[in-house]
Amino acid sequence: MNTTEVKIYDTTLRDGTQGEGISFSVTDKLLIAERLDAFGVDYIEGGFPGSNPRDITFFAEAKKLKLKHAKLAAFGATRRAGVKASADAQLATLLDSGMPVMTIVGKTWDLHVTEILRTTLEENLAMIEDSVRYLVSQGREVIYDAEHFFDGYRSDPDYAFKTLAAALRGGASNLTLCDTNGGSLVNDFQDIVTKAVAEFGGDKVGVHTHNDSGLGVALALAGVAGGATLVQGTANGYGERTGNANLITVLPSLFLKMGKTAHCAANLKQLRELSLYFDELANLRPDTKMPYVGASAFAHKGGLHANAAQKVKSSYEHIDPALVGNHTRVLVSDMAGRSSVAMKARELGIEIDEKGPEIKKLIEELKELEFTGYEFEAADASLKLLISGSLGQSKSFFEVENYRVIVEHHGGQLFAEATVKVTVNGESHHTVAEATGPVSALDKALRSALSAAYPRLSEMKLLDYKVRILENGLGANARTRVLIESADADHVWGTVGVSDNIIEASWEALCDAVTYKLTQIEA
Ligand SMILES: CC(=O)SCCNC(=O)CCNC(=O)[C@H](O)C(C)(C)COP(=O)(O)OP(=O)(O)OC[C@H]1O[C@@H](n2cnc3c(N)ncnc32)[C@H](O)[C@@H]1OP(=O)(O)O
Ligand SMILES: CC(=O)C(=O)O
Repeated sequence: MNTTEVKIYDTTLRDGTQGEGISFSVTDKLLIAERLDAFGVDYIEGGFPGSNPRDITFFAEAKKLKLKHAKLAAFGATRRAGVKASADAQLATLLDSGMPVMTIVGKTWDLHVTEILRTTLEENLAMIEDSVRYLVSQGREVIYDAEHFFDGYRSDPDYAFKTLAAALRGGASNLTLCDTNGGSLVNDFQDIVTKAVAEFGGDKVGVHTHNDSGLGVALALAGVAGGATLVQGTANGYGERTGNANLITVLPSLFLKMGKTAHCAANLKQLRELSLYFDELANLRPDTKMPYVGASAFAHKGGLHANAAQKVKSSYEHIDPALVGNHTRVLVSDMAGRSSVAMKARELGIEIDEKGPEIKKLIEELKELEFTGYEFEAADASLKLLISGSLGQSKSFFEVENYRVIVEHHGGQLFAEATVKVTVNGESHHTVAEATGPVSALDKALRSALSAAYPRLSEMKLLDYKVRILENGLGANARTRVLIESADADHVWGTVGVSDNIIEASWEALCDAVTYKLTQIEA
């Protein structure tokens, strides 16, 4: 292994699932293992077979996976005190997993040895060495996770090193120093890693960090700067308490900024997609602010930023977003200037002269709308309609004559009935539709009224509906902003409506959603 190469050890399927709200089925775990392998991580820790039947089943199924590069690791602890390693039930379960790599956690911190395990310091060293030696004798690669290494080192550095030496004597391929409680600060952490590297060799030292001080990623990088050559972490930082080092942030920092490389470095462009895939399986909303890959990671809102980024991209972007599969976005708001509006228009497929009179009028209109409660950041489709309208390029697909919606509570059930009358090409269409909620009833009635003229509207559906009450304190008279997300097979688009009345705000966002789809059909 050359000095710039780092091994990437993913523990999403074990430590990641120790995070609150994270649970993967066996099928999810198998899909994730295959995806991580395709991405190119070196180790995939699949679970704790001594813990639960799900992980045992996972390993039974995982044996059938045809992984291209990654080694699957099963996780467990050192033998119990006073029990021979060969007679320890939990080590037997680990071996039964049939995995080529066994990662075992052992105690470093004297406090944990005497107060938690309630054994002697000598017996703990024997537990570590015996357990590693036994698993190695069974033909497995053993990675030793030194639990609470940093707290242990601060309490008794000699003893902390003795635990690592015991694992090494047993035959461990790697000594991973764990900041189990996540409380370390960067300089002290790096200093301790550097000492361990000097004692045991960088090729033997790894780091496993947690985010309890908001430094999970920083500590992992400090570990590598201190000479460690294996990094443990999880996708999107899932994990116990505040999570583990987020590999989605660690990897680009290592490869693009620290001159390190790893097998997966060639696939860095898949990073955003990988992060979204994990959130999808974990059933979590992607964090738009996630460094490198989040939707906001390269989103420019300030007009001055957009102006500069247009001239020299790197002036407000720390890397080229394409390197991690992300892209630049321009957000248009009341902080926009000519450059942001022109860039945004271009992104939406509309050319506008940055120095011309139209843009001035458009910016004034935008700022006035934002002042009255509109927000276009999540409503690109409404923004596109607004820009084309302002440039005199919009087309009227239908005119609304009237609409009405009633909500009735009847026999313990709620019904909504909407009536919509529209004119298309001079012809009036009048429809009625029912649904459980008023917005859904209006949506059905509107699309049904337009269906004869525009049958392809059946391709679209409403995905999400969000309401925000503006001007806090005004109670029922406050203005309401509605954001609607719609989709067809190829696109997702957002529209916005604002009114003193929630139904009118919803209707406005609905009409924009339908009009946008019609413009796409015509394009
Ligand atoms: C830092 C980490 O993330 S380590 C991984 C933590 N992950 C988990 O705990 C999730 C999976 N855990 C489990 O399913 C269960 O806790 C099990 C199956 C591992 C153990 O369950 P139980 O046998 O019922 O024990 P319980 O969880 O109450 O307590 C842990 C026992 O393991 C012992 N133990 C803890 N760490 C170690 C170790 N490194 N080596 C040996 N024994 C250990 C403790 O001393 C305690 O035994 P004791 O009460 O006799 O002293
Ligand atoms: C092993 C592990 O997960 C830890 O010490 O945090």
